[in-house]
Amino acid sequence: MAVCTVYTAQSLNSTCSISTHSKSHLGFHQRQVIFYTKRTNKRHNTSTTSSVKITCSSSADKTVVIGLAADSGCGKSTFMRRLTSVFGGAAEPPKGGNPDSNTLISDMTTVICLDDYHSLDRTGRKEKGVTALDPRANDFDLMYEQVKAIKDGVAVDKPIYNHVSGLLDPPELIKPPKILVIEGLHPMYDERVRELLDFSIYLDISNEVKFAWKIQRDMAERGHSLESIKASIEARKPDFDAYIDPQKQYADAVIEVLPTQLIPDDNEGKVLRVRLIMKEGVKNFNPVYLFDEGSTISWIPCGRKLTCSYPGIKFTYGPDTYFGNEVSVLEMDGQFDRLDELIYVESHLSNLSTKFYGEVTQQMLKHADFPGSNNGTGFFQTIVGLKIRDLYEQIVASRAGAPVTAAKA
Ligand SMILES: Nc1ncnc2c1ncn2[C@@H]1O[C@H](COP(=O)(O)OP(=O)(O)OP(=O)(O)O)[C@@H](O)[C@H]1O
Ligand SMILES: O=C(CO)[C@H](O)[C@H](O)COP(=O)(O)O
Repeated sequence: MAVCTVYTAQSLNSTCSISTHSKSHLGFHQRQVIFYTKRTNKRHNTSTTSSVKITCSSSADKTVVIGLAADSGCGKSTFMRRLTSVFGGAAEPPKGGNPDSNTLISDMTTVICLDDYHSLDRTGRKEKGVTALDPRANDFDLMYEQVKAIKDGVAVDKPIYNHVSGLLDPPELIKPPKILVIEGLHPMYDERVRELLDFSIYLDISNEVKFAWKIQRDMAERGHSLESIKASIEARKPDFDAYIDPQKQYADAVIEVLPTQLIPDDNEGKVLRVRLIMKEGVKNFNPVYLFDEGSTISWIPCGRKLTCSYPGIKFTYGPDTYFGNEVSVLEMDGQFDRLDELIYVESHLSNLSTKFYGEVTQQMLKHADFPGSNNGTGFFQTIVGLKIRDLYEQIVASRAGAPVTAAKA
Protein backbone atom coordinates (compact mmCIF):
# COMPACT_ATOMS: atom_id res chain seq x y z
CA MET A 1 0.00 0.00 0.00
CA ALA A 2 1.40 3.37 -1.00
CA VAL A 3 0.84 6.38 1.21
CA CYS A 4 1.04 9.93 -0.10
CA THR A 5 0.89 13.09 1.96
CA VAL A 6 -1.35 16.00 1.06
CA TYR A 7 -0.94 19.27 2.94
CA THR A 8 -4.17 20.96 4.01
CA ALA A 9 -5.16 24.52 4.56
CA GLN A 10 -4.34 24.02 8.23
CA SER A 11 -0.82 22.78 7.67
CA LEU A 12 0.13 25.06 4.75
CA ASN A 13 -1.50 28.26 5.86
CA SER A 14 -4.42 28.38 3.41
CA THR A 15 -2.51 27.51 0.26
CA CYS A 16 -4.70 24.57 -0.66
CA SER A 17 -7.97 22.91 0.16
CA ILE A 18 -9.43 19.46 -0.26
CA SER A 19 -12.87 18.05 -0.86
CA THR A 20 -14.07 14.46 -1.06
CA HIS A 21 -16.94 12.68 -2.78
CA SER A 22 -18.18 9.20 -1.99
CA LYS A 23 -18.67 6.51 -4.61
CA SER A 24 -20.36 3.26 -3.73
CA HIS A 25 -18.51 0.22 -5.06
CA LEU A 26 -18.26 -3.37 -3.86
CA GLY A 27 -19.67 -2.49 -0.46
CA PHE A 28 -17.10 0.24 0.18
CA HIS A 29 -17.72 3.93 -0.19
CA GLN A 30 -14.50 4.98 -1.85
CA ARG A 31 -13.52 8.58 -1.99
CA GLN A 32 -12.56 10.68 -4.93
CA VAL A 33 -10.00 13.23 -3.94
CA ILE A 34 -10.13 16.60 -5.66
CA PHE A 35 -7.08 18.64 -4.82
CA TYR A 36 -7.08 22.39 -5.47
CA THR A 37 -3.96 24.52 -5.30
CA LYS A 38 -4.80 28.19 -4.93
CA ARG A 39 -1.34 29.51 -5.56
CA THR A 40 -1.06 28.11 -9.11
CA ASN A 41 -4.81 28.02 -9.75
CA LYS A 42 -4.38 24.48 -11.13
CA ARG A 43 -6.78 21.71 -10.37
CA HIS A 44 -5.36 18.22 -9.88
CA ASN A 45 -8.00 15.61 -10.09
CA THR A 46 -7.23 12.08 -8.89
CA SER A 47 -9.99 9.54 -8.89
CA THR A 48 -10.57 5.92 -8.05
CA THR A 49 -10.02 3.44 -10.89
CA SER A 50 -10.65 -0.26 -11.13
CA SER A 51 -7.13 -1.07 -9.98
CA VAL A 52 -6.32 1.78 -7.63
CA LYS A 53 -8.33 2.91 -4.65
CA ILE A 54 -7.53 6.26 -3.13
CA THR A 55 -8.83 7.04 0.29
CA CYS A 56 -8.42 10.26 2.08
CA SER A 57 -8.86 11.36 5.66
CA SER A 58 -7.49 14.04 7.88
CA SER A 59 -5.31 12.32 10.46
CA ALA A 60 -6.73 14.70 13.09
CA ASP A 61 -10.23 13.35 12.35
CA LYS A 62 -9.18 9.72 12.02
CA THR A 63 -11.53 7.39 13.86
CA VAL A 64 -10.33 6.13 17.24
CA VAL A 65 -11.19 2.45 17.58
CA ILE A 66 -12.09 0.79 20.89
CA GLY A 67 -12.63 -2.96 21.34
CA LEU A 68 -14.95 -4.43 23.97
CA ALA A 69 -14.96 -8.20 24.35
CA ALA A 70 -17.23 -10.38 26.46
CA ASP A 71 -19.46 -13.38 26.24
CA SER A 72 -23.13 -12.87 25.53
CA GLY A 73 -25.16 -11.55 28.47
CA CYS A 74 -22.11 -10.22 30.32
CA GLY A 75 -23.05 -6.56 30.40
CA LYS A 76 -21.63 -5.17 27.11
CA SER A 77 -24.80 -3.22 26.30
CA THR A 78 -24.92 -1.76 29.79
CA PHE A 79 -21.28 -0.76 29.55
CA MET A 80 -21.90 0.83 26.14
CA ARG A 81 -24.74 2.91 27.54
CA ARG A 82 -22.44 4.17 30.30
CA LEU A 83 -19.64 4.90 27.81
CA THR A 84 -21.74 6.80 25.29
CA SER A 85 -23.28 8.80 28.12
CA VAL A 86 -19.81 10.04 29.11
CA PHE A 87 -19.52 11.58 25.63
CA GLY A 88 -22.98 13.15 25.94
CA GLY A 89 -26.06 12.47 23.84
CA ALA A 90 -28.08 9.30 23.59
CA ALA A 91 -27.05 6.43 21.32
CA GLU A 92 -29.72 5.27 18.88
CA PRO A 93 -30.04 2.78 16.02
CA PRO A 94 -29.41 4.23 12.52
CA LYS A 95 -32.40 6.39 11.56
CA GLY A 96 -34.74 4.89 8.97
CA GLY A 97 -32.72 1.69 8.84
CA ASN A 98 -33.33 -1.94 9.68
CA PRO A 99 -35.32 -2.03 12.95
CA ASP A 100 -33.26 -5.07 13.97
CA SER A 101 -29.94 -3.29 13.44
CA ASN A 102 -27.42 -3.93 16.22
CA THR A 103 -25.69 -0.58 15.67
CA LEU A 104 -25.94 2.39 18.03
CA ILE A 105 -25.01 5.87 16.93
CA SER A 106 -24.50 9.04 18.97
CA ASP A 107 -22.83 12.37 18.14
CA MET A 108 -19.35 11.11 18.96
CA THR A 109 -19.61 7.35 18.91
CA THR A 110 -20.77 4.50 16.74
CA VAL A 111 -21.03 1.10 18.40
CA ILE A 112 -21.07 -1.87 16.07
CA CYS A 113 -21.79 -5.39 17.23
CA LEU A 114 -19.41 -7.99 15.86
CA ASP A 115 -22.24 -10.52 15.64
CA ASP A 116 -22.82 -8.75 12.31
CA TYR A 117 -19.74 -10.58 11.01
CA HIS A 118 -21.26 -14.01 11.58
CA SER A 119 -20.66 -15.74 8.24
CA LEU A 120 -23.09 -18.52 9.11
CA ASP A 121 -26.65 -17.76 10.06
CA ARG A 122 -28.49 -19.70 12.75
CA THR A 123 -29.46 -22.53 10.39
CA GLY A 124 -25.98 -22.64 8.87
CA ARG A 125 -24.41 -23.00 12.31
CA LYS A 126 -26.83 -25.76 13.20
CA GLU A 127 -26.12 -27.63 9.98
CA LYS A 128 -22.36 -27.37 10.44
CA GLY A 129 -22.57 -28.10 14.18
CA VAL A 130 -20.66 -24.96 15.21
CA THR A 131 -21.51 -22.25 17.73
CA ALA A 132 -21.38 -18.50 17.06
CA LEU A 133 -18.22 -18.40 19.18
CA ASP A 134 -16.36 -20.64 16.73
CA PRO A 135 -14.13 -18.60 14.39
CA ARG A 136 -15.45 -20.72 11.48
CA ALA A 137 -18.84 -19.06 11.97
CA ASN A 138 -17.35 -15.56 11.57
CA ASP A 139 -15.80 -13.60 8.70
CA PHE A 140 -12.62 -12.07 10.12
CA ASP A 141 -11.34 -10.93 6.69
CA LEU A 142 -14.38 -8.73 6.22
CA MET A 143 -14.26 -7.56 9.86
CA TYR A 144 -10.64 -6.49 9.39
CA GLU A 145 -11.23 -4.81 6.01
CA GLN A 146 -14.22 -2.85 7.24
CA VAL A 147 -12.80 -1.75 10.60
CA LYS A 148 -9.64 -0.67 8.80
CA ALA A 149 -11.64 1.20 6.17
CA ILE A 150 -13.62 3.06 8.85
CA LYS A 151 -10.42 3.88 10.69
CA ASP A 152 -9.06 5.27 7.41
CA GLY A 153 -12.12 7.49 7.02
CA VAL A 154 -14.04 5.35 4.52
CA ALA A 155 -17.71 4.43 4.96
CA VAL A 156 -18.62 0.76 4.58
CA ASP A 157 -21.68 -1.35 3.94
CA LYS A 158 -21.62 -3.62 6.96
CA PRO A 159 -23.71 -6.78 7.09
CA ILE A 160 -26.39 -7.14 9.75
CA TYR A 161 -26.95 -10.32 11.74
CA ASN A 162 -30.60 -10.34 12.72
CA HIS A 163 -30.97 -11.74 16.22
CA VAL A 164 -34.73 -11.99 15.82
CA SER A 165 -34.79 -14.09 12.63
CA GLY A 166 -31.32 -15.63 12.93
CA LEU A 167 -30.63 -14.56 9.33
CA LEU A 168 -28.11 -12.28 7.66
CA ASP A 169 -29.96 -9.14 6.54
CA PRO A 170 -28.96 -6.69 3.79
CA PRO A 171 -26.09 -4.41 4.85
CA GLU A 172 -26.29 -0.97 6.44
CA LEU A 173 -24.04 2.01 5.75
CA ILE A 174 -21.58 2.86 8.53
CA LYS A 175 -19.90 6.24 8.22
CA PRO A 176 -16.62 6.89 10.03
CA PRO A 177 -17.40 8.33 13.48
CA LYS A 178 -15.04 10.08 15.86
CA ILE A 179 -15.00 6.95 18.02
CA LEU A 180 -15.85 3.48 16.78
CA VAL A 181 -16.54 0.83 19.39
CA ILE A 182 -16.48 -2.75 18.18
CA GLU A 183 -18.20 -4.90 20.78
CA GLY A 184 -18.86 -8.58 20.82
CA LEU A 185 -17.35 -12.00 21.07
CA HIS A 186 -14.13 -11.53 19.08
CA PRO A 187 -12.73 -7.97 18.91
CA MET A 188 -9.25 -9.16 19.93
CA TYR A 189 -9.27 -12.62 18.34
CA ASP A 190 -7.83 -11.75 14.92
CA GLU A 191 -4.37 -10.22 15.12
CA ARG A 192 -5.08 -7.80 12.26
CA VAL A 193 -8.22 -6.46 13.95
CA ARG A 194 -6.40 -6.29 17.29
CA GLU A 195 -3.71 -4.11 15.76
CA LEU A 196 -6.37 -1.57 14.75
CA LEU A 197 -7.54 -1.03 18.33
CA ASP A 198 -6.48 2.11 20.15
CA PHE A 199 -7.76 0.63 23.41
CA SER A 200 -9.27 -2.70 24.40
CA ILE A 201 -11.43 -3.90 27.27
CA TYR A 202 -12.45 -7.39 28.33
CA LEU A 203 -15.43 -8.01 30.64
CA ASP A 204 -14.48 -11.15 32.54
CA ILE A 205 -17.56 -12.45 34.31
CA SER A 206 -16.96 -15.55 36.43
CA ASN A 207 -19.13 -18.58 35.68
CA GLU A 208 -21.14 -18.25 38.90
CA VAL A 209 -22.02 -14.62 38.23
CA LYS A 210 -22.65 -15.18 34.51
CA PHE A 211 -25.09 -17.91 35.43
CA ALA A 212 -26.93 -15.66 37.91
CA TRP A 213 -27.22 -12.82 35.34
CA LYS A 214 -28.33 -15.17 32.55
CA ILE A 215 -31.03 -16.67 34.75
CA GLN A 216 -32.22 -13.23 35.75
CA ARG A 217 -32.45 -12.04 32.15
CA ASP A 218 -33.36 -15.13 30.16
CA MET A 219 -35.93 -16.45 32.61
CA ALA A 220 -37.53 -13.15 33.52
CA GLU A 221 -37.32 -11.33 30.17
CA ARG A 222 -37.14 -14.08 27.57
CA GLY A 223 -39.19 -16.86 29.15
CA HIS A 224 -36.43 -19.51 28.97
CA SER A 225 -36.45 -22.43 31.42
CA LEU A 226 -33.72 -22.95 34.01
CA GLU A 227 -32.74 -26.22 32.30
CA SER A 228 -32.41 -24.61 28.86
CA ILE A 229 -30.25 -21.79 30.30
CA LYS A 230 -27.98 -24.35 31.98
CA ALA A 231 -27.76 -26.38 28.76
CA SER A 232 -26.95 -23.31 26.66
CA ILE A 233 -24.15 -22.24 29.04
CA GLU A 234 -22.70 -25.77 29.04
CA ALA A 235 -22.90 -26.05 25.24
CA ARG A 236 -21.01 -22.78 24.76
CA LYS A 237 -18.36 -23.41 27.42
CA PRO A 238 -15.74 -25.33 25.35
CA ASP A 239 -15.77 -22.68 22.61
CA PHE A 240 -15.87 -19.89 25.17
CA ASP A 241 -12.74 -21.31 26.80
CA ALA A 242 -11.03 -21.85 23.45
CA TYR A 243 -11.83 -18.63 21.57
CA ILE A 244 -13.30 -15.92 23.81
CA ASP A 245 -11.61 -16.14 27.19
CA PRO A 246 -8.00 -16.09 25.82
CA GLN A 247 -8.59 -12.59 24.44
CA LYS A 248 -8.31 -11.12 27.93
CA GLN A 249 -4.52 -11.44 27.76
CA TYR A 250 -4.51 -8.72 25.07
CA ALA A 251 -6.86 -6.30 26.84
CA ASP A 252 -5.59 -2.94 28.11
CA ALA A 253 -8.24 -3.06 30.85
CA VAL A 254 -10.10 -6.05 32.25
CA ILE A 255 -13.14 -5.80 34.51
CA GLU A 256 -13.27 -9.07 36.41
CA VAL A 257 -16.50 -9.91 38.26
CA LEU A 258 -16.39 -12.55 40.99
CA PRO A 259 -18.49 -13.66 43.95
CA THR A 260 -17.85 -11.72 47.16
CA GLN A 261 -15.23 -12.81 49.68
CA LEU A 262 -16.97 -10.83 52.42
CA ILE A 263 -19.62 -13.51 53.01
CA PRO A 264 -18.15 -16.96 53.73
CA ASP A 265 -19.41 -19.58 51.21
CA ASP A 266 -21.76 -17.11 49.56
CA ASN A 267 -23.81 -18.79 46.85
CA GLU A 268 -26.41 -16.12 46.21
CA GLY A 269 -24.20 -14.22 43.76
CA LYS A 270 -25.76 -10.87 44.66
CA VAL A 271 -22.80 -9.23 46.35
CA LEU A 272 -19.87 -8.93 43.95
CA ARG A 273 -16.10 -8.57 44.11
CA VAL A 274 -15.00 -6.55 41.10
CA ARG A 275 -11.41 -6.07 39.95
CA LEU A 276 -10.26 -3.41 37.51
CA ILE A 277 -7.02 -4.71 35.98
CA MET A 278 -5.17 -1.94 34.17
CA LYS A 279 -2.13 -2.60 31.99
CA GLU A 280 0.89 -0.39 32.64
CA GLY A 281 2.67 1.39 29.78
CA VAL A 282 -0.34 1.74 27.47
CA LYS A 283 -0.12 4.88 25.34
CA ASN A 284 -2.51 7.63 26.47
CA PHE A 285 -3.72 5.59 29.45
CA ASN A 286 -2.59 6.14 33.04
CA PRO A 287 -4.05 3.61 35.48
CA VAL A 288 -6.26 4.86 38.29
CA TYR A 289 -4.81 4.53 41.79
CA LEU A 290 -5.97 4.60 45.40
CA PHE A 291 -4.10 6.89 47.84
CA ASP A 292 -0.54 6.21 46.67
CA GLU A 293 0.49 5.08 43.19
CA GLY A 294 2.31 1.74 43.19
CA SER A 295 1.74 0.96 46.89
CA THR A 296 -0.34 -1.95 48.13
CA ILE A 297 -3.43 -0.65 49.92
CA SER A 298 -6.36 -2.19 51.73
CA TRP A 299 -9.17 0.19 52.70
CA ILE A 300 -12.51 -0.27 54.41
CA PRO A 301 -14.23 3.08 53.89
CA CYS A 302 -17.35 2.30 55.94
CA GLY A 303 -17.96 4.68 58.81
CA ARG A 304 -19.00 8.29 59.20
CA LYS A 305 -18.74 9.22 55.52
CA LEU A 306 -19.94 6.03 53.86
CA THR A 307 -22.96 4.04 54.94
CA CYS A 308 -22.41 0.30 54.61
CA SER A 309 -24.88 -2.38 55.54
CA TYR A 310 -23.80 -6.04 55.84
CA PRO A 311 -21.37 -7.27 54.52
CA GLY A 312 -19.69 -3.86 54.10
CA ILE A 313 -17.26 -2.63 51.45
CA LYS A 314 -13.59 -3.32 51.04
CA PHE A 315 -11.22 -1.75 48.52
CA THR A 316 -7.77 -3.04 47.66
CA TYR A 317 -5.22 -1.61 45.27
CA GLY A 318 -1.74 -2.56 44.19
CA PRO A 319 0.66 -3.70 41.50
CA ASP A 320 0.47 -7.21 40.04
CA THR A 321 1.23 -9.20 36.90
CA TYR A 322 -1.39 -10.45 34.47
CA PHE A 323 -0.44 -12.79 31.63
CA GLY A 324 3.14 -11.65 32.07
CA ASN A 325 2.25 -7.94 31.87
CA GLU A 326 2.70 -5.40 34.64
CA VAL A 327 -0.68 -4.17 35.82
CA SER A 328 -2.31 -2.12 38.57
CA VAL A 329 -5.37 -3.68 40.14
CA LEU A 330 -8.13 -1.77 41.89
CA GLU A 331 -10.65 -4.02 43.62
CA MET A 332 -13.98 -3.33 45.24
CA ASP A 333 -15.83 -6.00 47.19
CA GLY A 334 -19.35 -5.21 48.44
CA GLN A 335 -21.99 -2.70 47.50
CA PHE A 336 -23.02 0.90 48.14
CA ASP A 337 -26.11 1.74 50.17
CA ARG A 338 -26.23 5.39 49.10
CA LEU A 339 -24.91 6.39 45.69
CA ASP A 340 -24.49 10.07 46.60
CA GLU A 341 -21.89 9.02 49.19
CA LEU A 342 -19.72 7.59 46.41
CA ILE A 343 -18.09 11.01 46.23
CA TYR A 344 -16.19 10.02 49.39
CA VAL A 345 -14.61 7.05 47.59
CA GLU A 346 -14.07 9.07 44.39
CA SER A 347 -12.15 11.74 46.28
CA HIS A 348 -9.59 9.14 47.38
CA LEU A 349 -8.90 7.92 43.85
CA SER A 350 -6.45 9.60 41.46
CA ASN A 351 -5.91 9.60 37.69
CA LEU A 352 -9.65 9.36 37.14
CA SER A 353 -9.55 11.68 34.10
CA THR A 354 -12.61 13.56 35.34
CA LYS A 355 -13.25 17.09 34.12
CA PHE A 356 -14.62 18.29 37.46
CA TYR A 357 -14.74 17.14 41.09
CA GLY A 358 -17.36 14.42 41.53
CA GLU A 359 -17.87 13.55 37.85
CA VAL A 360 -17.79 9.79 38.47
CA THR A 361 -20.43 10.12 41.18
CA GLN A 362 -22.53 12.34 38.94
CA GLN A 363 -22.42 9.76 36.13
CA MET A 364 -23.34 6.98 38.55
CA LEU A 365 -26.28 8.97 39.92
CA LYS A 366 -27.43 9.74 36.37
CA HIS A 367 -27.72 6.03 35.63
CA ALA A 368 -28.72 4.74 39.05
CA ASP A 369 -31.25 2.43 37.39
CA PHE A 370 -28.65 0.60 35.24
CA PRO A 371 -27.62 -2.88 36.42
CA GLY A 372 -24.54 -2.77 38.64
CA SER A 373 -24.97 0.82 39.80
CA ASN A 374 -24.59 -0.12 43.45
CA ASN A 375 -21.36 -2.06 43.04
CA GLY A 376 -17.93 -2.16 41.39
CA THR A 377 -19.27 -3.19 37.97
CA GLY A 378 -21.02 0.12 37.38
CA PHE A 379 -18.35 2.10 39.22
CA PHE A 380 -15.45 0.67 37.21
CA GLN A 381 -17.33 0.77 33.91
CA THR A 382 -17.93 4.49 34.50
CA ILE A 383 -14.25 5.03 35.31
CA VAL A 384 -13.18 3.17 32.15
CA GLY A 385 -15.61 5.33 30.16
CA LEU A 386 -13.92 8.47 31.49
CA LYS A 387 -10.47 7.02 30.73
CA ILE A 388 -11.58 6.35 27.15
CA ARG A 389 -12.75 9.94 26.78
CA ASP A 390 -9.35 11.07 28.02
CA LEU A 391 -7.56 8.68 25.65
CA TYR A 392 -9.60 10.01 22.74
CA GLU A 393 -8.84 13.61 23.65
CA GLN A 394 -5.13 12.87 23.98
CA ILE A 395 -5.05 11.14 20.58
CA VAL A 396 -6.85 14.05 18.92
CA ALA A 397 -4.57 16.60 20.62
CA SER A 398 -1.44 14.74 19.57
CA ARG A 399 -2.67 14.59 15.97
CA ALA A 400 -3.58 18.27 15.72
CA GLY A 401 -1.47 20.00 13.11
CA ALA A 402 -0.40 16.74 11.48
CA PRO A 403 -0.57 16.63 7.66
CA VAL A 404 -3.54 14.97 5.97
CA THR A 405 -2.57 11.56 4.61
CA ALA A 406 -4.13 9.90 1.61
CA ALA A 407 -3.70 6.15 1.57
CA LYS A 408 -3.61 4.39 -1.81
CA ALA A 409 -4.53 0.70 -1.65
N1 LIG B 1 -23.38 -5.05 36.38
C1 LIG B 1 -24.42 -5.86 36.41
N2 LIG B 1 -24.95 -6.26 37.56
C2 LIG B 1 -26.01 -7.11 37.58
N3 LIG B 1 -26.58 -7.61 36.47
C3 LIG B 1 -26.08 -7.25 35.30
C4 LIG B 1 -24.98 -6.35 35.19
N4 LIG B 1 -24.69 -6.15 33.89
C5 LIG B 1 -25.56 -6.90 33.22
N5 LIG B 1 -26.39 -7.56 34.06
C6 LIG B 1 -27.45 -8.50 33.71
O1 LIG B 1 -27.07 -9.17 32.54
C7 LIG B 1 -28.05 -8.96 31.52
C8 LIG B 1 -27.31 -8.74 30.21
O2 LIG B 1 -26.71 -7.47 30.21
P1 LIG B 1 -26.38 -6.77 28.84
O3 LIG B 1 -27.59 -6.76 27.96
O4 LIG B 1 -25.74 -5.47 29.15
O5 LIG B 1 -25.31 -7.81 28.27
P2 LIG B 1 -24.77 -8.07 26.81
O6 LIG B 1 -23.39 -8.58 26.98
O7 LIG B 1 -24.92 -6.86 25.98
O8 LIG B 1 -25.73 -9.21 26.31
P3 LIG B 1 -25.97 -9.78 24.81
O9 LIG B 1 -24.66 -9.88 24.14
O10 LIG B 1 -26.58 -11.12 25.06
O11 LIG B 1 -26.93 -8.82 24.17
C9 LIG B 1 -28.88 -7.77 31.98
O12 LIG B 1 -30.22 -7.89 31.61
C10 LIG B 1 -28.75 -7.83 33.46
O13 LIG B 1 -29.75 -8.69 33.97
O1 LIG C 1 -23.21 -15.24 21.40
C1 LIG C 1 -23.91 -14.49 20.80
C2 LIG C 1 -23.50 -13.08 20.71
O2 LIG C 1 -24.46 -12.19 21.18
C3 LIG C 1 -25.13 -14.99 20.14
O3 LIG C 1 -25.50 -16.18 20.73
C4 LIG C 1 -24.84 -15.19 18.67
O4 LIG C 1 -24.73 -13.94 18.04
C5 LIG C 1 -25.91 -16.05 18.00
O5 LIG C 1 -27.09 -15.37 18.00
P1 LIG C 1 -28.51 -16.06 18.15
O6 LIG C 1 -28.67 -16.30 19.62
O7 LIG C 1 -29.43 -15.03 17.59
O8 LIG C 1 -28.53 -17.32 17.35
